[in-house]
Amino acid sequence: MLVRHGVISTLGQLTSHSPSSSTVIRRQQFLVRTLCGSRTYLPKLTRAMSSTSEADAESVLRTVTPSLDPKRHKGQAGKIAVIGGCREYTGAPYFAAISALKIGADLSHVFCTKDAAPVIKSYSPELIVHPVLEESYTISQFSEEEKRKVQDKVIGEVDKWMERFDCLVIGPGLGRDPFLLECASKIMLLAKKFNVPFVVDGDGLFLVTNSIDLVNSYPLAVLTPNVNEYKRLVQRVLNCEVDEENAEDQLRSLAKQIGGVTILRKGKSDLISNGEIVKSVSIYGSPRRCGGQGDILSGGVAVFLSWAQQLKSDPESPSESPVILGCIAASGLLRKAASLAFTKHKRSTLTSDIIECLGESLEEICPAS
Ligand SMILES: NC(=O)C1=CN([C@@H]2O[C@H](COP(=O)(O)OP(=O)(O)OC[C@H]3O[C@@H](n4cnc5c(N)ncnc54)[C@H](O)[C@@H]3O)[C@@H](O)[C@H]2O)[C@@H](O)CC1
Ligand SMILES: Nc1ncnc2c1ncn2[C@@H]1O[C@H](COP(=O)(O)OP(=O)(O)OP(=O)(O)O)[C@@H](O)[C@H]1O
Ligand SMILES: [Mg+2]
Repeated sequence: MLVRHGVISTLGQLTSHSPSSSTVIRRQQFLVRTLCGSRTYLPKLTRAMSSTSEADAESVLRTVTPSLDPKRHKGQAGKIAVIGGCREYTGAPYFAAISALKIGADLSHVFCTKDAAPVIKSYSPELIVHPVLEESYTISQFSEEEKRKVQDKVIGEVDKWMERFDCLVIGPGLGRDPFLLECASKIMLLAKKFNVPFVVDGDGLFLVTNSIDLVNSYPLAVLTPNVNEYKRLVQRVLNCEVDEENAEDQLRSLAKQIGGVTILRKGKSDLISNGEIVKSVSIYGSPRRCGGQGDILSGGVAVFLSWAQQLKSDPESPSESPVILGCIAASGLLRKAASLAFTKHKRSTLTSDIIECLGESLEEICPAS
């Protein structure tokens, strides 16, 4: 039994199977639950979420965050992988991966280019960094056949690990190199094959906007567009401009049009929809718009989504899909941490300051003991 904040979870079957069989069962159950919703509900939470489109993010955070049970082993609180990091960007994948750890995941991997890897490793020894991705300039002399072999090698390196991950974050600091993006699209196909959820952010959204089939109808995909990324998605998929007057309806239509993927539209209020419901998270927040806050959010969604899927075996689990719960929790926590960092640092608040406030913010909402 796993005692949660306000929720008792039965995780017996997870520990009684071998890791691989339990992983397979967990993923299948998660997929079913995400597709169908749960039959039961947690009255307080459901009331909080259905009475208004503003989600009770603190209540969701308390529900999905697991307690620190001494019986649990390394890995059970989440294994996250970030696909991103190239010659240009090393900050974004670092922010996403370290945020996952600071929130409470056990392991955080980064799959990046060979150039980016030593830089990202030097930021933190906590991250497991795989220098496996290639950019076009490193293979410009290669024939088409040789390029295909390089691509197969890249995918093979990710494939070895895929089954172990609870969630991927694809795109922070990935860049827009065509060869890199092609590899990222193959990684998405691989994740779908293993029913591994993934969050698409940053340049991953650039890729998906131009190849919507990569995520279409995959219920375990979360898109986290910022203002520019959302505009491009709306133009490409709905063939119109962003309509602020009918923001919720338009978001619902967009998510529906992409086959029920979940979209977290970032902004003054974060809006979340899977094509059926729309929830907003408006609590806390900060007036500072320093780059990197979206990266924290993407790492956070990956962790909370992984935790929310563990609620599935709980007969009292919330009726909302784990994907929606993960988005609400991550948004609420990021906004609280940003607000706390701003009270301390004012105009000089940076993304690193917000990351430092993640633990304190979560602690205030659901204390570790
Ligand atoms: N410290 C870091 O390493 C950070 C890296 N970041 C990464 O930076 C990358 C870009 O993210 P942004 O949030 O800036 O993306 P945006 O799409 O919001 O903006 C990128 C900029 O490029 C322009 N642009 C738009 N379409 C373009 C196109 N087709 N080709 C080239 N440029 C275009 C936009 O006008 C904008 O000025 C992502 O990989 C993101 O993850 C950000 O997360 C911020 C922090
Ligand atoms: N106008 C705003 N007012 C208040 N909060 C905002 C506003 N815009 C964004 N946010 C908050 O900042 C978070 C990150 O959103 P942002 O638009 O900065 O993402 P991003 O551009 O992808 O960031 P990054 O620089 O990491 O790529 C959102 O989840 C939201 O909570
Ligand atoms: Mg971003």
